[in-house]
Amino acid sequence: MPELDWSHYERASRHLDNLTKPKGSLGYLEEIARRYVLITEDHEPDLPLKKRVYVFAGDHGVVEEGVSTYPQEVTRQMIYNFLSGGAGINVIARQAGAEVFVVDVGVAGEVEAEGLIRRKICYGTRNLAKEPAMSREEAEKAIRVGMELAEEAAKEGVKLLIPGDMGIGNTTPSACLICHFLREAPEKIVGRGTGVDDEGLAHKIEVVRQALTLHQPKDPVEALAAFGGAEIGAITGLFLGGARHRVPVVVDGFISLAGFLTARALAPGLENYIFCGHVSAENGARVILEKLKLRPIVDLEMRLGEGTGAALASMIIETALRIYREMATFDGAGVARGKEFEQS
Ligand SMILES: Cc1cc2ncn([C@H]3O[C@H](COP(=O)(O)O)[C@@H](O)[C@H]3O)c2cc1C
Ligand SMILES: O=C(O)c1cccnc1
Repeated sequence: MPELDWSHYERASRHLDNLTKPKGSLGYLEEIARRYVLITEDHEPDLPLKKRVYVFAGDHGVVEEGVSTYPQEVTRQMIYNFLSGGAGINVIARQAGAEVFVVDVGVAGEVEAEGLIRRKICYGTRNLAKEPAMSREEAEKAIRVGMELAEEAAKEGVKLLIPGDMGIGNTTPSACLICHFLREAPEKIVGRGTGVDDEGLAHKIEVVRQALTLHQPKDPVEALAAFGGAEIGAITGLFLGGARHRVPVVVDGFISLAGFLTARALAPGLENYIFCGHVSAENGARVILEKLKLRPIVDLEMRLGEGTGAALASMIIETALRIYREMATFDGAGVARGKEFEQS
């Protein structure tokens, strides 16, 4: 990761204080603008921002344990839905003016569809309850897919990256990774995913508990390999690649958090290169954000994934930058400064 030069943050703060408003009165929007400038070192970002969503799709062997309420085919069916523009992420991305790219990193079986980016590293993972979901090599390849796409996006002028996920069963490996990296108990982290009932939730917690006992990964890549899956690995890589190229990545929900934690374990300090888009309603999400001291931009009880929460938050990030660029200064608009300027 390139080093952050905090003088850009301070310069951005001074600029924000000179805008025609009481100091700090735009609250967290001001921090978002400062953070964007710190990461990108761009004090005059072009608006609207070029924003891109990558929806990474993969399947999970652990579905044979009955951890999801939906059948595995839905992963593939949703790919067609993404490509024809009908999924939740397509609608929010249209509103946000973000492009949506769909990437097959690990869907079970071959998917033939126009517009689909084929970067397969496996055909579904193995069952994490019984064996490592992926080999170390597969895990590394998945990370590389995300890193390469982040680099490609940076070269094409993308200024904000949004990781999305599609993979029936993926809240289970996500919960495993989160418990592993944060040393939290499964009952605090495991949630209902697509909507398992009480009995299903108890079973899912048990599956995660057993997997955490079965696998004792020694490093972050081994953890990703043990629990899976391909789309989480690609999201991990997108965070790393975004940071490397100074393109902020917006954390989405529960699955995105698992990818973020994996990336952060590989690259300590990564939290300064990202935005936390929202807090998912999935059980453990709030616990994670509190532990990491990450403040979500929106909090709307969403629990869909696909990048939806992050895409929604991208509109607020963009608003913060428009304020930064377009609001008049006290001097420019001939507005008198208040007493608060005498004190500092
Ligand atoms: C129609 C549909 C669209 C989705 N879009 C995202 N997810 C989300 O739900 C799944 C994770 O939940 P679980 O672990 O319980 O299977 C993932 O595919 C995730 O992206 C969806 C799920 C469904 C059913
Ligand atoms: O928070 C998420 O991203 C999420 C939660 C439940 C199911 N799918 C996704």
